[in-house]
Amino acid sequence: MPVEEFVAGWISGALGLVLGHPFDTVKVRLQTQNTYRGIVDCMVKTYRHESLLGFFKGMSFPIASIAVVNSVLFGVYSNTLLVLTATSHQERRAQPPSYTHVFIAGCTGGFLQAYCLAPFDLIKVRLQNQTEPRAQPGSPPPQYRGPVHCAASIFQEEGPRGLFRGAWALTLRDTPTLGIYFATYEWLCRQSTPDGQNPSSATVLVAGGFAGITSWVTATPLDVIKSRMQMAGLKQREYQGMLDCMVSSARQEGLGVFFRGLTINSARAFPVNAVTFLSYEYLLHSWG
Ligand SMILES: C[N+](C)(C)CCCC[C@H](N)C(=O)O
Repeated sequence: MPVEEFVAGWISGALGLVLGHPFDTVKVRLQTQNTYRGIVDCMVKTYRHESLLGFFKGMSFPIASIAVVNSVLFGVYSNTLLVLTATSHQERRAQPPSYTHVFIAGCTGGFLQAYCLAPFDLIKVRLQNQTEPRAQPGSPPPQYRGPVHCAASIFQEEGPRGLFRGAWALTLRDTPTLGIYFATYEWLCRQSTPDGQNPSSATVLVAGGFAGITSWVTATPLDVIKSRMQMAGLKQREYQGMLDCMVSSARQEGLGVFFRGLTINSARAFPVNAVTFLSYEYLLHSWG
């Protein structure tokens, strides 16, 4: 099994992640807290209250976990295509796989990465939602002191299954939308590249960016539900399940709730995924 895809997936994912984390924090806060009037208000309040560091809360864990998550995504994607079409990454420009195969391989990668991602994503969301400024004398300490403490507290208070809160919503969010992700990327690359040639860097950037946006736009409704289920059991109310979470969120806040974070998700998705695909293609290309 070719391993380069796993390594390239890891490095490219990490680059994209750092770039996108500040957007991600604003998104998570808008989705789960009702104290902000919008993106700008959330950014201003976060900055005033917590300084620039506030935007980078909860980042260390995703950086560590992206090694697993993105390498599973890209590695499984590429190896599934290898099984389906008997072509390696290098041969795929000459013999392009069908969009159905690309979609199936993307869904497979998405499904498997969701399980690796679930506990890391939960911890990230819990830490991002701590709005207390960094330790100040006299102020009460935040509930979680850091990722390890957060994981240990969830384990103790909510049991091992607690670490997988929201995992179902996450799997449903990621399986089809990562199929869409790779299919959009392939389609856009092929639109502007002569047959059999490698896409130019500019094409890869634009195709990666739009693949990210398309995938996030379709993923946003379940992203909101996922984040809410992950926060449940803490300050927020408990939900009976995913359906209950959907119905009660829609009843209380209207259908618009399913699009919370859409603008910021899209703004984040372009640079993150442009950089992810560019570095992925570049690394695989330079390794021959
Ligand atoms: C499937 N879903 C839309 C959720 C994610 C797709 C893009 C993944 C990328 N690492 C990013 O963070 O943007």
